[in-house]
Amino acid sequence: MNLRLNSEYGTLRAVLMHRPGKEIDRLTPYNKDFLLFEDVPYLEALQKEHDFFSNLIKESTGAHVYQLRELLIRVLYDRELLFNLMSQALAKARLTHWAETILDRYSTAECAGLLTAGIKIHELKRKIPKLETGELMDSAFAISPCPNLYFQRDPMALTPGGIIFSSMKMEGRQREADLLRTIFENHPDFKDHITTAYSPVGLHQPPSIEGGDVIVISHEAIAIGNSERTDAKAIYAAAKVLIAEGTVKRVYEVHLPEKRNYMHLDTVFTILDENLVLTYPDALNSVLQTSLYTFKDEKDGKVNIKREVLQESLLTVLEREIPHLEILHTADGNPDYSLREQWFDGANVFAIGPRRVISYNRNIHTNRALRDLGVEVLEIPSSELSRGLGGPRCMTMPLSRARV
Ligand SMILES: NC(=[NH2+])NCCC[C@H](N)C(=O)O
Repeated sequence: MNLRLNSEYGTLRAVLMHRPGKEIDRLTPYNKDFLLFEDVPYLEALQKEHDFFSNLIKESTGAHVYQLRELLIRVLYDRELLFNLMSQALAKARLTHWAETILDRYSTAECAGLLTAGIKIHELKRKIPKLETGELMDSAFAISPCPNLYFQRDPMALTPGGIIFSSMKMEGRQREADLLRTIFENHPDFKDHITTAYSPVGLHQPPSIEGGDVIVISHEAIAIGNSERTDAKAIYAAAKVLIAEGTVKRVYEVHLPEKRNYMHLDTVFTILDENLVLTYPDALNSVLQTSLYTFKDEKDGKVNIKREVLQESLLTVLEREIPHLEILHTADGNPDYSLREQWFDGANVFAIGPRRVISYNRNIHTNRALRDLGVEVLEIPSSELSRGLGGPRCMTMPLSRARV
């Protein structure tokens, strides 16, 4: 498997997902905003919806669906990796000195659970009664939970030039990126097949970049949202390494308004075929400004890139990049319905092949407009999944697609 992707819609062959688990039950009305949820989901129903989604992917494409938990347990058998991740996870609560004791008392699979669902002081004390907890409150987290882990799109991004490992803006999500990087750099199925295009490792206070902001436009062009979650500095750094690598020739920086329902570029548009884009009405025309990074020169073995601020809308840019571009607006452009459906990620469908998409069932007007255009729409239930404010594209990390 060559871990590069040259389209958003080539027939899916392998994808990574995470079946939500106990980390969801950690959400309360008090911590949900900090943990980036709109509400407190009902785990059992959420899992059923997620299972429906992953089964539908398997049945409709025959693609291999990797489960994060299984990959994680496999790499955690390496005690050093486990120790490092556990120490990092305990660092926020200043409890890194507990890492060794925890590794001695919990199995590898249990440790994977701790790293994803977090653990509270009183839960640790039940298992390790001798733990010196001093003044710590029983109800405090020794390790915080990762409820956004089922949004597998964000902790990294595959591009035609290799992988961008994310550095997450929100503190509550950084461990997700650490887990994914550890898996892809160490799991026997992947470690020899990755080209790292951009990695924040070793950088002091790295600028943030999240996978939901990265969209492959063509074999040689990608767009990255300059958004609530992704900083200009990270886009510049990623553009530089990608352009130096040579496959990607153009990196578009797309400025998004810092609003919750525009949090990533993929909340605004997705690409469904070689010439079909689904977007929130007018977003491509009015809201977005773009800059373009390209190769400038090479001096002393170092590639320099140049940045131009484009005087044209993203629509014009896409029209140039995608011949015969067809644009479909969510809810067919109806202002009230598209506003409602944008809130539930109407533009964020997951393409499993050219003009074949998986979409939330609740976005009825968008689904109808897609079908009217001849797109095959497979629907998934969404009452609980949507409470995390992410859609089908956000929940998937495609690892292999047929080349287009
Ligand atoms: N690629 C995306 N649009 N991801 C959506 C992520 C939603 C998640 N609750 C967050 O706020 O971070």
